[in-house]
Amino acid sequence: MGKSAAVCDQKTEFEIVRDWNGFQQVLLRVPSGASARKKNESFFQVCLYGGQIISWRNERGEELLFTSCKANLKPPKALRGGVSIYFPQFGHYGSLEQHGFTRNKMWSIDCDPPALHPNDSNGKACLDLLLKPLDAELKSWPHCFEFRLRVSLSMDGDLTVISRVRNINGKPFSFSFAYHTYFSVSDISEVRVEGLETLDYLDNLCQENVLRSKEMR
Ligand SMILES: O=P(O)(O)OC[C@H]1O[C@@H](O)[C@H](O)[C@@H](O)[C@@H]1O
Repeated sequence: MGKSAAVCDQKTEFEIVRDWNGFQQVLLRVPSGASARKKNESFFQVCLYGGQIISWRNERGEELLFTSCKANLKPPKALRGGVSIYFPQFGHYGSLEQHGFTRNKMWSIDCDPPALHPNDSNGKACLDLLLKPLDAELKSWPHCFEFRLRVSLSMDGDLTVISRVRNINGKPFSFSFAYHTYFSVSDISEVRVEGLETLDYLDNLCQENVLRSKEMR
């Protein structure tokens, strides 16, 4: 089914498909490179359940995200794979279930999102999603918010994710959020994470789970 979304600087065509559970997924394709030949295209696929990005392919057809073939979406459990959106809590650092609740909610397509700075959008095809809590959900986390998620893809196949959280009633609240990304890698022994050397961190594998500083390493 071809639909068009309100997008950054042009109309972008996207398709809505359903997985075997009947959950809607949005597929957005972008012709790549200057020639924009049809056979060269990158795309991403987002499941409206959880607002989860479950596939991101470059113009060579390579999948950049990992989802195990053993992973099944069985709500209320979230699917392990792709990019999960965690909000309003990361991990167990709060009173809610691990990683908060947004990964277990149905998001909607936002056809009229508030504008972003042009630098964040120009030349990209975008999909805007929106999550608003239902009244019943406010019992577990009594804060009025709107969460907007923009997923965009450039002609070079670069994926950008932007989150915007709006406080609806002006009463202050605090939150944390995360993009929990499962990358597809061909050889895990070759993977390095750089640029974190000077930061303090929490080690989830450590029983005490205390803040560790670089002096402790
Ligand atoms: O297992 P969940 O709740 O889907 O969370 C995903 C992962 O979240 C990470 O933060 C934890 O370190 C992992 O142990 C966990 O598997």
